[in-house]
Amino acid sequence: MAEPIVEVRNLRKTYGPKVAVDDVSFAVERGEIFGILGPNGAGKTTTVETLAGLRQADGGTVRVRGVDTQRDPAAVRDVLGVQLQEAALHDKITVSEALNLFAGFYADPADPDELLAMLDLTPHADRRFAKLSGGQKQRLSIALALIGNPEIAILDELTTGLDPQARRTTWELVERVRATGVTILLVTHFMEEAERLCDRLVIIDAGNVVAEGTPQELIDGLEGGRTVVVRFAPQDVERGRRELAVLADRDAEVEGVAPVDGSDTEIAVTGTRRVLFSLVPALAAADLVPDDVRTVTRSLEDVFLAHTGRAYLPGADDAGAPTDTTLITEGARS
Ligand SMILES: Nc1ncnc2c1ncn2[C@@H]1O[C@H](COP(=O)(O)OP(=O)(O)OP(=O)(O)O)[C@@H](O)[C@H]1O
Repeated sequence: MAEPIVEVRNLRKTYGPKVAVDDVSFAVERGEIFGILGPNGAGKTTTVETLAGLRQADGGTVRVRGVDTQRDPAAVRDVLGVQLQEAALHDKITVSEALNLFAGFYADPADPDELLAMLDLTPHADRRFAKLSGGQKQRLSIALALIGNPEIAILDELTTGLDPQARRTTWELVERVRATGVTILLVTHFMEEAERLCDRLVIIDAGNVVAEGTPQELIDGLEGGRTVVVRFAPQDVERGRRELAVLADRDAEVEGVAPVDGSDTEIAVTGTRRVLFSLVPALAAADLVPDDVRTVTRSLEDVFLAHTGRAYLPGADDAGAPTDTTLITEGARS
């Protein structure tokens, strides 16, 4: 396999008594979108700032294209494009002025007009920073991270504070950037974002890597445990609940039965991988024909739960409503 473009080994970083990064290792291959996913305070920003040579590590090594960034941060300055978490630009500067200003810092910058076009900013080129929407500011911050023609772009909490539509647009742009050959290191606390965008990722919690792989590998690697949601016609719900409770008592494959939050007609049945084999014959024997039966799709949230024993609570500013899955699994487990 080719040498990884980024390699972090046993990274440790403390701030006084606070251990921000305890022991983090991962390797990023050229051309991939690699995610660093974890709740607020997990140590994600500290990890990428250290790998960019912006902070001094207390232990471990960080290499970008084989260069130790702690020893020689200047050597990777033109290789890395770092997107600032909050763009620190003057209110009056226009989009195009900002890009041209930053272009001047590099020996071989990207073409500002091409970047504007790629990030759908051309119509806003003459707009002042203060007048941009949240999504436009984020797109400008991506453009600024790319202006030096970097091989690797670090995008930190790119879509925090954006509405769902702007978030989806930004995801498409990230894919567009990757298609140009840039390797992307994506820092995020949004599970859905990581699942949708990342080729591979690490999940970080309290300064440690708890899981690593492709989103699908991590989900497929979850042991046992399935949740099936059964929806009954209103007149059958009571009898359905009784029959399923009886089933849970007598059948080892069925572990729990609980109403689904926010629904009068759905019941979540949790159990082993074989729970469906028990459920369907029991419904048939009671002549209860459900309106719908669906298996709950497992997600990275379940991976986090499996590895940490805690539900994933990304942070107070998480704009996304809880997913269907969250509601059902919580209902079924309570
Ligand atoms: N300069 C600092 N001095 C002291 N503690 C810090 C400093 N920067 C970060 N920390 C602490 O280190 C821990 C890790 O912070 P870090 O910002 O790396 O996490 P994060 O996963 O990026 O979270 P967030 O998304 O909230 O930025 C947190 O507990 C944070 O409060």
